Amino acid sequence: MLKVLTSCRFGPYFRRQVPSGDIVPPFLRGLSSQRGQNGRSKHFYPRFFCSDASDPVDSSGAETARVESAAGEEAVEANSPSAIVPTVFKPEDCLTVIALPLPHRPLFPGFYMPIYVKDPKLLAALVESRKRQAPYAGAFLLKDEQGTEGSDSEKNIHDLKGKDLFDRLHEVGTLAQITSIQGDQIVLIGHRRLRITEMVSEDPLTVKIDHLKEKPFDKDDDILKATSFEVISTLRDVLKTSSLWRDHVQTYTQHIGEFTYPRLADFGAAISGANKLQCQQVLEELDVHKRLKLTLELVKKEMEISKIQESIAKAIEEKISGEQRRYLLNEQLKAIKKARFLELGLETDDKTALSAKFRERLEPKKEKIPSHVLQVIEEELTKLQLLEASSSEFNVTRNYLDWLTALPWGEYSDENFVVTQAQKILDEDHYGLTDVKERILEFIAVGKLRGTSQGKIICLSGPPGVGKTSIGRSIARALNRKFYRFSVGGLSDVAEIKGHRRTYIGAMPGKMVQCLKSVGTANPLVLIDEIDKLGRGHAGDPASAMLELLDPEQNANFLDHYLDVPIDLSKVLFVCTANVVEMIPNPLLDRMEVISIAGYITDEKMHIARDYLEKTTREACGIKPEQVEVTDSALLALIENYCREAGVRNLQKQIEKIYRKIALQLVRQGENIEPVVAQVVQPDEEKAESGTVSIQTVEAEIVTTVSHSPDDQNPTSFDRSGAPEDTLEAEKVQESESNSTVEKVSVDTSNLVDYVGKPVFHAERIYDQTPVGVVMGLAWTSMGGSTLYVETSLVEQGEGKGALNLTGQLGEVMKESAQIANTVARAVLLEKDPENQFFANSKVHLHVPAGATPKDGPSAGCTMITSLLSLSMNKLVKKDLAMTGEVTLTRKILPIGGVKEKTIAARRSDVKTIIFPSANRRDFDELAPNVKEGLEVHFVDDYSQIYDLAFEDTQKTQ
Ligand SMILES: Nc1ncnc2c1ncn2[C@@H]1O[C@H](COP(=O)(O)OP(=O)(O)OP(=O)(O)O)[C@@H](O)[C@H]1O
Repeated sequence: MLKVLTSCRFGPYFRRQVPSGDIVPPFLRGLSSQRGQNGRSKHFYPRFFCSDASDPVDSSGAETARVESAAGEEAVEANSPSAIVPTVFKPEDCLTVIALPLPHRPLFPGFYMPIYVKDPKLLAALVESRKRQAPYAGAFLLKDEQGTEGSDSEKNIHDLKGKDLFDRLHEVGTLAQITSIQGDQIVLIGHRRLRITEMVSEDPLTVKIDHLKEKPFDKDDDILKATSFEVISTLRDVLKTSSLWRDHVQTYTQHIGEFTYPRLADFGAAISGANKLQCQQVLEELDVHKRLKLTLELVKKEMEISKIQESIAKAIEEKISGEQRRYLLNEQLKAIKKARFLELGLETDDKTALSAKFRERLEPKKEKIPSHVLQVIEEELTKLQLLEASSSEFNVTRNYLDWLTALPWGEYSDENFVVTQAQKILDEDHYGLTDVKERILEFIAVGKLRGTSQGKIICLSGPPGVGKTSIGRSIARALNRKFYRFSVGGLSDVAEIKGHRRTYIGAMPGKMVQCLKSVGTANPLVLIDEIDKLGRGHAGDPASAMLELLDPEQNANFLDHYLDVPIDLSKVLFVCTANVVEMIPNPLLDRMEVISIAGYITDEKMHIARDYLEKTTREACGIKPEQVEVTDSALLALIENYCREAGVRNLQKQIEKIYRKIALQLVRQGENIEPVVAQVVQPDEEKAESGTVSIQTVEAEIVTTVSHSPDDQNPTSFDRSGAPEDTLEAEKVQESESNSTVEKVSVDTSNLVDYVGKPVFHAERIYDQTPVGVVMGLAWTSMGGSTLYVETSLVEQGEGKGALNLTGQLGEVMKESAQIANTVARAVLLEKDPENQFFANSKVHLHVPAGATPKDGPSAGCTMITSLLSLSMNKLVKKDLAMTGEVTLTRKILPIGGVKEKTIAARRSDVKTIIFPSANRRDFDELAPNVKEGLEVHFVDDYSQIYDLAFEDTQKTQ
């Protein structure tokens, strides 16, 4: 028999023909076919197991029902439809049944339910009833005990008997067919609704029952239809999400009987997760519409739950998949990194390896590291373990640890306290510089007596190229300290000295920490170059930061911003260099021991050039001493005409120039001889054939050269007699080649121009004998001392035309000085020659060459007065005289600076007589004898003394 479902609600689903007795609701069909038939295990009973048993009362209203029985078999496979044998029975036959208590849920018609029966009497009665072919019982839900909702244990239920059990049973239950009994497990199939009317016997509990029928309903009622469709639709929705339901439905669709509204209501309620009382309510409801409504409520609720379940599942799935993805990516990254590291020949970079590396680095110096630093390191190591390796914080911590562990905590180089050895090293590197050397030797001596050396600040001041930087390096060598140099010229960022805070990206520690890391000892010699050119600073004051760094009182606990732990710099020897001491900030200067290096006189330069510069340059160019000769006269000419500045850097450059040219010359000579040498090694026969007088001459020359070779005197050369002939020949070629370059190159005054070009430096001395109105003064510059002329000339004369013009880029002080000189000169002239009205009637021009060089300072005062007087009196000043000194309006001579530089400059210009202020006598006396040599020096207090010295024995010019 085929039935056709006639509803358009689900479109194509409702026109499908399905076998009678197995009507599958359209919403379930797809699922059934998808799931297939195979998943069922023989002995598996789900809690609710749908049967295809239909209630004939519901479907046809007849008094007979189509039920299945096990036909006397002991154990019938409940899930095997073929095992069920239909039997026809009258309901009246079943008016008294054994009451079975159901603890958890009521049994709905059409559903299987396995239960356990522990009571042997009850079990025996059930087995007996099956044998009598009336395998039916009444299944009734057990009421909760008052106040103990849902807390009945299985044991309590089995203990219930007789009247007690009767009182606890819900009135409405289900007529249940016993399909199988296996041990104490009984499988029931629900059929129709029952109501208990009275108790018949107590043990086992047997009750009288009424069979219940649904109230009559109109199948075509729209509301009923709508409600049932809504139930179906909701079920469909739930089925989409809940896999639990799908299992129920799958089983149900295989055994489902005739589809009716009451069955739909029962199905929905049975498979919903509603609690037992709600299910019991559905069971008790005989009005089909009301029952459907109740079911709809339950399935709607179920749908809500299933939605929540879905979202929970989704969220958890996302979380898990996110975590898994991250885990996988991390693993991949690690694997890639590992491969890369292996490729680079490095160990793994994981945190443990990193920590181990730091600890390994730390181990040898652990004892020497201050405890507070160790504590910080330990804290950072712990932090490193906790941080994510890809985080920026991790990198900051790693770099920080790298610096902390790399510093030479308590590591000192063994200092040299042997004075003679130190002196030897200092002399080896530099000529002269006695002051500096003495100071270093004193420092060593103190260190030796104290047992430890102290950190000190020495400041070497002087013009460029006098060896300030190179003596610093030499001091480090003499003291056996590591050397580190950093220039602070133009430094304006305090962070360069004190480091950046670690919070900044790319933060670095300051120069001092970098120094300690790079030298690897805590007592290096640090040369701070160009300290007089320290910048002004835009963020903080670099001079103050330098103060903290250099001050021996503070630097034992120097705090670098990056390192953030104090470091001890008290053992560091600081050597600063400056060109102009006056430019060093006062608080810094105050803490320094200034040693000035004034510059070199010609004689000193000769020594430096001959013994140091020439030697190092020759070695640098790969020239042997016997290959070159630079005569004394050439060197002197070089110094006098090319390198007249205070230092020797330019001299060094010129010497390098000479030696480079010599090297080229030697190589060219060697290359020119080469083809000739090739002819010499030709086989004898060839030589005999082509032998000419000229070739023989060359051969003879080469043989002569070779015989002069030191190798020939070497007795081991006899041992080589047995060597193969071609080897000897090759060696001969090599020897000949090298010896061919041994020709000596000589540089003297005649060919000096070929090497260094025309003299670039013209003599400072413009006049052999200064003319009237011209006087030589002495000046000091940051490049050393120099001579300068003060020239005065008459512009025009006429009564009342007295005036003074000034030129030569004079500064304010110098201009004032010229005004003073004018006044003093007038007064002196009035005194010496009252008749002379020169100043009153003459317009005078005063000029200080060279015009391109800015000049300032008061020390040319006396020179200006003398120049003006010379012009006014038309008298020459003494030959080879130079003077310096500030003059007051009352003609007093005040002291000046740079005595040594000025003296050296005067000597360079072949000055014979110098006039210095009396106050500078002490400075002059301190000069080395070789600097003072050959000079007639006068010290004066008053201008009248200069007048006498300058104009004595001089003639008026015509
Ligand atoms: N007394 C000396 N003996 C040997 N060599 C010297 C002497 N003085 C200077 N020199 C050489 O002169 C060159 C220049 O010296 P250095 O660079 O130290 O000058 P500096 O005073 O530091 O100049 P700056 O002020 O410009 O830095 C170096 O090669 C150095 O060896």
